[in-house]
Amino acid sequence: MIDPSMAAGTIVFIPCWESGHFMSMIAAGKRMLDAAAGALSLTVLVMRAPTAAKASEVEAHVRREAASGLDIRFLNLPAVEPSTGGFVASEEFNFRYTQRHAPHVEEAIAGLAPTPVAALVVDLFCTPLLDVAADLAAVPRYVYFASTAAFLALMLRLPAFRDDLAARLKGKEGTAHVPGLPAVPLRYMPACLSRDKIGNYDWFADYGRRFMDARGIVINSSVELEGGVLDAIADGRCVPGRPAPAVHAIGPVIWFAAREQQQQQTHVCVQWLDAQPAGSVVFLCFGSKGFVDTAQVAEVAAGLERSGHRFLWVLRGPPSAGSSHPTDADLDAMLPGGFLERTQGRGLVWPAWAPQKEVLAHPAVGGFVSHCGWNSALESLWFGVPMAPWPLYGEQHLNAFELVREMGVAVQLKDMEASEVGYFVEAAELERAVRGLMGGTEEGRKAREKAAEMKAACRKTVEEGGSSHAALRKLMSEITAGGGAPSRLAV
Ligand SMILES: O=c1ccn([C@@H]2O[C@H](COP(=O)(O)OP(=O)(O)O[C@H]3O[C@H](CO)[C@@H](O)[C@H](O)[C@H]3O)[C@@H](O)[C@H]2O)c(=O)[nH]1
Repeated sequence: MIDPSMAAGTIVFIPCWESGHFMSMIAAGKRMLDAAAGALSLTVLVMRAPTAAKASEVEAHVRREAASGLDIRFLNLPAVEPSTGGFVASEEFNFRYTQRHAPHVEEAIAGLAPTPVAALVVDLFCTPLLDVAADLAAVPRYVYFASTAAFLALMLRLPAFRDDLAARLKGKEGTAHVPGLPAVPLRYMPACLSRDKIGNYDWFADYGRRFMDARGIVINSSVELEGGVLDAIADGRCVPGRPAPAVHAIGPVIWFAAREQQQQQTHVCVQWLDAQPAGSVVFLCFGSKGFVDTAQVAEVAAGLERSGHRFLWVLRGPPSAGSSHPTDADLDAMLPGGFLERTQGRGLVWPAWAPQKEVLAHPAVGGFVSHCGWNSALESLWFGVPMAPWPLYGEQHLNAFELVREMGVAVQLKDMEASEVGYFVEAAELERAVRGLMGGTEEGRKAREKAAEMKAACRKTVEEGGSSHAALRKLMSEITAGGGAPSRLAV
């Protein structure tokens, strides 16, 4: 292990406290460290999450990483008060809460001396911290974007697009234009923009505006995954009249904690999979926050039972007070009577956090019903597993559109364009999708082929000679060259 103080400089990361963002950013940091080959270290400034549940999740991630022996220094920032008298899951809350960390970030950065800061990289939701440390004006600043290029294109375009999109989404009919994609039916627009929350547009538009202030945007995507959209961003089609932002597509980056991975090989879920035939199991998991209510659980149970397929279902309980994160499920209370007995031997319902990557890597898994968080989608493609998208919140509907319509690696779970009942999935819909996904339809077989192709492409792109590998090299030489053009911020 290299002593961080011996490296020529350090890259300072400021991740957001949401697991899907935090883990993705650390994975990107590891990749950057690797490419720097000892020339740079990584310092992660850890904000205390606004709720106890989220804070303990972040602590667990940090503990795992700190034990991994990599050249990463984690510095905990002092806690700040929630700005509006308590945690409120809103963009406004996130923005103001993050902004209150600015003095602590400046202190932490000053404390790094004499180690020079080579670059500052902030999560997409931490842009209020992009312009800290005025005395480090020459330090290049980057945004790390843990989601798709399509969502980035939309956010970049949002300032100009706001009223139009807001008006259309109220009607919910028709299509929207995301640069680089074919017309997107409005029902596939991100849920974070579609619930008549007009205030949300302004916050998202503001984030989009701030991205333009950074020297570049590092994104967890690749030319192979989203070439058309990346071209559209590079052509300046998102923010006409201004120089196009520099986008470094270095993905897929996937978070593997070395020690954790070894432990997970003996996890109950993995042991159960060991006893199942190759490609026979459908896996259902809904990310770090996904949770469905009892009525929906009953439909899923019935759909799985009727499909006749083997399944591994990660079922979580409702979030505890003050948290948006699910708790461990009480299976007897949540599942329909007799379900576990009737499906014994061909199904496993797991009530807690599961080792998702090890599950997706397992040869027994043949399909993934996913909420389409971008990390989950990338992990699925990394292991060549076709998907059936069940988007729940955030930008996941737009991700589902790309996975089904653009990449062809997923089968439609629900006809969202025709849906009038929100995203409630009936047993028959799940049964049909699972049968198709597991190879029972032409659509499912094609998705399987495409997922296998994408697996090869994802691996190739991060190797020597691949486009993501080249993008990472370019980014790192920009950072190590130092003293180059700073961000466009006038700090
Ligand atoms: O039981 C579980 C559940 C999740 N995971 C892991 O947790 C991560 C979840 O990430 P993701 O699939 O991206 O879902 P979210 O946690 O919901 O991620 C948030 O962040 C993503 C990246 O910006 C967005 O795409 C999502 O919409 C947003 O909800 C993945 O690495 C999973 O492997 C597990 O290991 N076990």
